[in-house]
Amino acid sequence: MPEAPPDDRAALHVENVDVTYGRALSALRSVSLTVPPGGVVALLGANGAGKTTLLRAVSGTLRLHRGAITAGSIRYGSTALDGRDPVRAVRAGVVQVPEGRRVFAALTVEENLRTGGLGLGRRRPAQVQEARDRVFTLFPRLAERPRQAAGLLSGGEQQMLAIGRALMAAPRLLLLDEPSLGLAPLMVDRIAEVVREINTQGTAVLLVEQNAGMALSLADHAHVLEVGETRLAGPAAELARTDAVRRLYLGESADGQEAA
Ligand SMILES: Nc1ncnc2c1ncn2[C@@H]1O[C@H](COP(=O)(O)OP(=O)(O)OP(=O)(O)O)[C@@H](O)[C@H]1O
Repeated sequence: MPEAPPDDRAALHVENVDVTYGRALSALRSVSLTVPPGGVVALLGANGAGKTTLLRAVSGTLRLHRGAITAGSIRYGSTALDGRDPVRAVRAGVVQVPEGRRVFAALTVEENLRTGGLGLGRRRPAQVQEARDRVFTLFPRLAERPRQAAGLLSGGEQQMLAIGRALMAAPRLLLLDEPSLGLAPLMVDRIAEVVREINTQGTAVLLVEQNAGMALSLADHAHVLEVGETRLAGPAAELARTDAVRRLYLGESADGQEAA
């Protein structure tokens, strides 16, 4: 039976999910969240809170890291996601951009992009061309250097390429892990603009970010994880006004000033 095409109105539902690494290390406990179709949801939290783990559970890459979902469920539209099958997630329209801009350094920009649709099976050349045109329109800096080795790109350009490669799979839901990490402020602004543009074009986004200011400015809803559990959740604009988020994640002191 041919597979159903990805559903444009699908929502991601993570319900009471527990994740364990190896035999004992509990990384998430009873975490729930929803990303509505076309929505942007931010996931904040300190190092080790479990943000990347949640993205891995959704994208099906958890097993590659010796992790497993031990309770709860994840659904994207009508597709059940079990943390163990990245191809199933990609075919349903869910694609992750991993932390650390993992591009293939020895391959060119164009070759890296070509790896982006793998897992989707055979696609019409016109579909691939359309996806590539979209990436090059979004990232003119990549369009200017299609034959440059990815390892010679700047950090910001590599992040663009990592996002571009994910877009080659025409995702309905993009999972972004720390896209601003290690980038200069101007580049962070550019990445934020791009995320907004991708979302405006209809792709939902689940965004993990240490840069809480950026994440909250982009997101409709946000969740704060603390040591594997949800500490706060709600509309992004409301969370940005809470004392805890202002102090711990936006770098403000108790009197509302920016901390030195
Ligand atoms: N492959 C793994 N094997 C064992 N433990 C792991 C593995 N990956 C992550 N962990 C542990 O799971 C917990 C959650 O890690 P995770 O990377 O999800 O956090 P994070 O919020 O994304 O942190 P960061 O902001 O530092 O990336 C941590 O205690 C981490 O040490």
